[in-house]
Amino acid sequence: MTEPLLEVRDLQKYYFERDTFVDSLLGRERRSVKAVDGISFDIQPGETLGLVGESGCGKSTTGETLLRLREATGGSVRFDGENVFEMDSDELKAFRKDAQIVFQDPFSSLDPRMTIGDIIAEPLKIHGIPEGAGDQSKREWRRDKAGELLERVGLSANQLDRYPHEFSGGQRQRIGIARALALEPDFIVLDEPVSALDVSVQAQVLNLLDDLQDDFGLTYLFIAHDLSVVRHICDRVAVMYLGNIVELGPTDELFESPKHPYTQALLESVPRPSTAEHGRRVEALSGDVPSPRNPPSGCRFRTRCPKVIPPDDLNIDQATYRAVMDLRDALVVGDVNPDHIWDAADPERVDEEAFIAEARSRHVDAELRGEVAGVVDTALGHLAEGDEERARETLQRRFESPCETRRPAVGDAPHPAACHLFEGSNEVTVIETDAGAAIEADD
Ligand SMILES: Nc1ncnc2c1ncn2[C@@H]1O[C@H](COP(=O)(O)OP(=O)(O)OP(=O)(O)O)[C@@H](O)[C@H]1O
Repeated sequence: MTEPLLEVRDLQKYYFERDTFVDSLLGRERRSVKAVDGISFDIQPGETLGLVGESGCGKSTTGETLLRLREATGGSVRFDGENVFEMDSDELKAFRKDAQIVFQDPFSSLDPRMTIGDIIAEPLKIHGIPEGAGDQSKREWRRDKAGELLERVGLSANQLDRYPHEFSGGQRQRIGIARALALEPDFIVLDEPVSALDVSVQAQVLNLLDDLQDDFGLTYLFIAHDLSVVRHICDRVAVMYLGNIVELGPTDELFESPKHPYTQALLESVPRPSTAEHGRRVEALSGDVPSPRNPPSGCRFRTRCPKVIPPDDLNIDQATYRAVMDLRDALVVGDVNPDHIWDAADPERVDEEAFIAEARSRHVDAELRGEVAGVVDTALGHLAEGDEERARETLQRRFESPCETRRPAVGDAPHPAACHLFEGSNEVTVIETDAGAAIEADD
């Protein structure tokens, strides 16, 4: 196997939010947004790696941080064997020639006051290309080069003196691509390059990117939120969820036999070709993506996972366990309001059984029986008494999942999935033990 062009190891990017006045008065710690939290992958020369996931999972941050457009808070990136984060200014300048980015929005990424010719030639000017020759001939050389690039992306060299607003969305994206090609890079981060375009135009731009890759021997990181877009252009796909990579594999394999419950859910939400389901988005997952300010312990997907693993010694079916975990999560994030439950159940606030029945009907989407019903009712009893902490602890003690105490990461198999369901294989490595998950106190 050839050496990877890009090697990303444990890349981490936290954004630190500015302290408010009250925060500094109270000496509170700065809050961080864990946008990218320890991801690793390689990209081989000439390969296209897709990076997909829902909005906010950290895709753009990954692309921008590995290009050093943002400063990483941890990890390393090697490009052609060189550590990008340790490059001095000359090395960084050379890297900035070799590695480019195309942004999603062709409407805001081009300076409206510049002509297309100047936009495409600008990177050449910044890098002092061509060397030697007088100013006049340099300008002419750059203009010729911009014209050639414009032709290469399917526009015409006699459009060089026009302005961005004179072009359609698809044409502007072609201009953005021409600009990225000006310095003859080896690697391009394509950050949702077709998401803002009409479906009919998307295919044309994707075909162009494919052709350019063949002609110039380019390597791509292709960022998208929609799996269907990456299917035809990517060799391998990495799926991201809340700052982590949850699965990484060859494109066809990932589409035909997705391993991670999150990938499976994402694939189910891709519109199907059959008439009945055409255009329908299957809502495969309950709940919203948690905040990267305070991500769940252990596996970050566990708060929405339809396959979250119950404790070994608990006899419970999967749907009921998910329903109980949803109640737990709702209690943790403060989504259960005892006052509202009392108001509906018994405004006098004495009938605890009525409270429990009302709480169950609002917050537990399953029929509960036996031990499970007993523990849930005990917890809801604590809630009725105003002791939310004890309610949470009661549920945690009996229902704690292995998914919440240890964090999985993709292993070194050819198609790894970061899921405890694959423990014992090289698909997954457990990278962290979250302390403090166990509860000491007796109920
Ligand atoms: N400058 C910033 N300061 C603070 N938080 C940020 C900043 N930029 C991004 N974030 C947060 O980091 C997380 C990851 O954002 P990012 O844009 O990388 O995700 P994404 O997957 O590319 O989403 P999208 O497709 O919506 O762009 C989000 O929660 C976002 O709100």
